[in-house]
Amino acid sequence: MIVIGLTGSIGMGKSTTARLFAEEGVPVHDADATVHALYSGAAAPLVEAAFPGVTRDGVVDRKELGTRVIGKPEALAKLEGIVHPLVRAAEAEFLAARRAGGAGAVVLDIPLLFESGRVGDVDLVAVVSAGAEEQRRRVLERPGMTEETFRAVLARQTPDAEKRARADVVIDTSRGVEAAREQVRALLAGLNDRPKD
Ligand SMILES: CC(C)(COP(=O)(O)OP(=O)(O)OC[C@H]1O[C@@H](n2cnc3c(N)ncnc32)[C@H](O)[C@@H]1O)[C@@H](O)C(=O)NCCC(=O)NCCS
Ligand SMILES: Nc1ncnc2c1ncn2[C@@H]1O[C@H](COP(=O)(O)OP(=O)(O)OP(=O)(O)O)[C@@H](O)[C@H]1O
Repeated sequence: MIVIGLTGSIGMGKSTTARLFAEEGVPVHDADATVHALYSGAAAPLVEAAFPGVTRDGVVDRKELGTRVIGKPEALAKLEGIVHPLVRAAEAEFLAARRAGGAGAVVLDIPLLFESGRVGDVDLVAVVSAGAEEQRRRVLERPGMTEETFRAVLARQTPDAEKRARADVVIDTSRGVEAAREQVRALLAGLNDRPKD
């Protein structure tokens, strides 16, 4: 089974590209979605203990949590210390199940693949990119997003140019969804030419 690590900086099109893999029949594990699920389950009491007042009815309020950690490296590191081990455990469970099910390839969608030193956990690194201008346009279009928050998130992420340089494959999402779909198909077709392990 080939484990594809899908990553990319904020707004570069990771979630959209993950959906394209899923549409080709490739099982996808989404770290962001896992985090979101954990915030209404196992992680909620731990996060509340570390950041009192961020849960409502036992569920983490992400907007409130964001105001406590974005742009505050120490607080964010504390949050990551709680969340990342739980995400890795969920990924391990997903991989074991898909291996047992005989999947040929799977995708781990990991926003912080480089930042959290996860490159060695995957067989192939796919980076989504769209260029800085398009990224800025997409991100600032989001409700509630400010220039300051965008900068703070970017400051915590490995630069796009470095991600592209370290990628096995770059998926360009600046030319529309169908163009990205073609790139995903080409990547998957290319896997058949790789030596099996
Ligand atoms: C700060 C939080 C509460 C903000 O939630 P919100 O719903 O507003 O944003 P969302 O989760 O969709 O994140 C948007 C984007 O921000 C970036 N981002 C999120 N967490 C981080 C981080 N720890 N470091 C750098 N960038 C990050 C990613 O590009 C992500 O896709 C949330 O991002 C969070 O809980 N982050 C800590 C957990 C984490 O590290 N998640 C990243 C993947 S495991
Ligand atoms: N191939 C594409 N063609 C055109 N638009 C795209 C493409 N991929 C993504 N987009 C658009 O870019 C925006 C961001 O995409 P998406 O949510 O997939 O990014 P992301 O990298 O997962 O973001 P984040 O890291 O912030 O969660 C969305 O508005 C989406 O519609």
